[in-house]
Amino acid sequence: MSQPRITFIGAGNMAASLIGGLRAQGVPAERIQASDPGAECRERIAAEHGIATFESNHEAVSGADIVVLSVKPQVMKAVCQDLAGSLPEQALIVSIAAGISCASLENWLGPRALVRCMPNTPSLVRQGVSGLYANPQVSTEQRQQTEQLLSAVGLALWLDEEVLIDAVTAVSGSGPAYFFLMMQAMTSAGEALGLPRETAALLAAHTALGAGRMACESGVAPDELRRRVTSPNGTTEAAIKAFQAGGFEPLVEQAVRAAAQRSAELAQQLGQ
Ligand SMILES: NC(=O)C1=CN([C@@H]2O[C@H](COP(=O)(O)OP(=O)(O)OC[C@H]3O[C@@H](n4cnc5c(N)ncnc54)[C@H](O)[C@@H]3O)[C@@H](O)[C@H]2O)C=CC1
Ligand SMILES: O=C(O)[C@@H]1CCC=N1
Repeated sequence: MSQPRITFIGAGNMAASLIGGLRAQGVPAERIQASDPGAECRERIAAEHGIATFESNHEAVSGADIVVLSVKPQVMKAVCQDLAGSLPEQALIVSIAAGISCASLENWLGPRALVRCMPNTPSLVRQGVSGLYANPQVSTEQRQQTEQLLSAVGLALWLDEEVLIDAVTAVSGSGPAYFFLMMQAMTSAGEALGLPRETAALLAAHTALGAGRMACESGVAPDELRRRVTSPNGTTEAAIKAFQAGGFEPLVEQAVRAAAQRSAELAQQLGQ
């Protein structure tokens, strides 16, 4: 597969993590470029990754095989409408914006090959996971190229239906925040039991890291991993009973559904 030329429109956090991942995989700096109105942003990304940067989105997309739209959802319409006439005809468009549908992108850009994806912030440490949806115009080679792009920062999973992006957003897009909330709560609980706050925070974060690695690497299902920690009549059982008495599982479902609903609402609001 030939190495595509990739342009990032918007050089913020998510773009920086993807560019870092591509460079770490050995993608030459000459194949990557980025545009951003912020001079500081451009200087930082150019210095860190040795790539060319542009103030003008139009200049940045010239000759691109893949254009990654990595601006905030609220500015996506203006960015697309402004860029529509300058995009190379055969270029694949990859949008990482939350709540922006392929239909909206096609309204603003015209009919073309589009991949919509939802990564997450652990991409910053190459431990991300993303859901990807390709419209029918996307070729097999473009699918492989998109997979290479997203798998540079973690696991990339294809979806058959675009509507499932709302569910991905609710589970893994927003998901890091759920685990951070859990860590905060465990830290405060540990502190209430007498641990120094810093010690409690390290215990909570490293427990999350270890549990996550076991769930990803052991090939054993989480319910079995949980069973193995839970001695009959022991401490874990006491904690799990308290969680369940407080409605933990239905509460998690309610929270994840609220995020999915908000993702769908945003698509309605921002897609006009
Ligand atoms: N932060 C998160 O957890 C996740 C974010 N996303 C999506 O990623 C996208 C980017 O998010 P972040 O990197 O967190 O935001 P960010 O604010 O760090 O980056 C956006 C960049 O776009 C630039 N920008 C603004 N107007 C522009 C224009 N007209 N042309 C070119 N660049 C412009 C800004 O200067 C900024 O550097 C968003 O659409 C968001 O929905 C997706 C998954 C997770
Ligand atoms: O909270 C949000 O809307 C974005 C989408 C996924 C993570 N952050």
